[in-house]
Amino acid sequence: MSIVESPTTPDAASIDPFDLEFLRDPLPHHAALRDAGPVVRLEKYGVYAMARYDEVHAALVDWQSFQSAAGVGLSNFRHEKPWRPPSVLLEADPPRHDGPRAVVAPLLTTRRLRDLEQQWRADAATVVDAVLDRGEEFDAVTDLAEVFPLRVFPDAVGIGKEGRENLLPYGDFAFNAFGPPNELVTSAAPHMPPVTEWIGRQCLRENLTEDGFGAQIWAAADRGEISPEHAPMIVRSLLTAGVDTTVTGIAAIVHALAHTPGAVARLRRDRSLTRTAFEEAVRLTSPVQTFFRTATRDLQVGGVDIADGEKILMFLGSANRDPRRWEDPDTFDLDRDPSGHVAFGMGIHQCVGQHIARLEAICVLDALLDRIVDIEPAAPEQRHLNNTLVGWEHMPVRVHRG
Ligand code: HEM
Ligand SMILES: O=C(O)c1ccc(-n2ccnc2)cc1
Repeated sequence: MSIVESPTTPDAASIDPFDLEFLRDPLPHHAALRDAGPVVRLEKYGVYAMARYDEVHAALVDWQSFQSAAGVGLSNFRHEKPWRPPSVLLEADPPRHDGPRAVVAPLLTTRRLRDLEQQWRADAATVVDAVLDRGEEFDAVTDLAEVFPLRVFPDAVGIGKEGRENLLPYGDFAFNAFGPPNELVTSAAPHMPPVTEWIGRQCLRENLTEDGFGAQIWAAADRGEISPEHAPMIVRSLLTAGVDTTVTGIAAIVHALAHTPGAVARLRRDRSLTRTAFEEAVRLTSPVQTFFRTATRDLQVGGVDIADGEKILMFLGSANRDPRRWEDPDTFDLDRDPSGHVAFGMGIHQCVGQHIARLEAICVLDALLDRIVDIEPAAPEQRHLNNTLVGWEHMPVRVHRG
């Protein structure tokens, strides 16, 4: 008698996490990977998958055994040439990682961002007013989530006004490039040279305003805290990560409110919950779904042998919905304590931009809560497909102004 695989529980070893069908609806595949064991070898790419919270968390905090310097994408820098010079933050381990991290982290703390908060709250009010002036139905992605980050972040970095339409496509390509050269990469690659060239130019000292994050990174080079050739690379990191991720962060909180009856009313009654609401939203919809690590020695995880040099794919989004760690994991719950989620990673590489992402989302959220009493889906949403990020192309919503 042949064993009939039900379509929703494919054999985990044959799962392709970069197949478009997987990317369109990853949840059943995450469950299959979690249930198959603490570590699963994915045959198609010859890499190891970790989809449970405990193993992902353990790998994130053990940079000595699970390195980033061989690349945090599928490509293994031990054998392959990176498509661009490796990031001195994301794709570096200590000690090479230490200087850049010590320069960037202090620039992006909640205290340093207080100078920006008043302006960002005013910008959020302007953007939300403009959207609501056009009526009670709008697209939460194209009218809001994509508009606000592009309005505030490039100015905060200090880049020029021209060509900012390159930022989303560049970030989208960079996040696709962490995966295999599938059609998401090959369809965009021919258009990238002028975009990559524009990004490179924005990182040069002469093209940065004197009051932005970019200038502060160059000033650190002047002080000898980082080498001059690393300054533009660090600015490039901020430009790469700074927009596409926060677009999903904002869309994720709007999505959670639209699909959770009573959430808007609860937050209007208790604004102290807005930070929890953002953390719970990115736990539920982790904008960055996966990153790789490379084993630095022969390891054994959950009884599975992983040889030195092997690639390990950490499923952050899956870990954040692991029922072994989270009660009722698929529910947006404002009474949950979401701390410990791995949407921003954990350990020495934990996201330095998380306070920016959080502040952007809370500014937009508060502007909405000041103006609406409820929100609901207005039409089916459309997913945005990317090898690393989740997000939406469109999210039609209807609001009630009270
Ligand atoms: C919702 C938005 C965001 C999410 C979900 C996110 C997620 C992450 C994750 C998971 C990591 C860890 C990577 C690893 O362990 O390999 C990370 C690192 C990083 N993030 Fe973000 N990020 C977001 C926004 C941002 C923004 C806005 C910036 C820049 C302003 C940024 C800059 C960075 C940098 C430079 C690193 C590398 C840190 C290091 O290696 O020491 N991120 N982010
Ligand atoms: O240096 C780079 O290329 C680079 C650095 C950081 C990210 N990132 C991802 C999530 N938050 C930040 C992406 C790319």
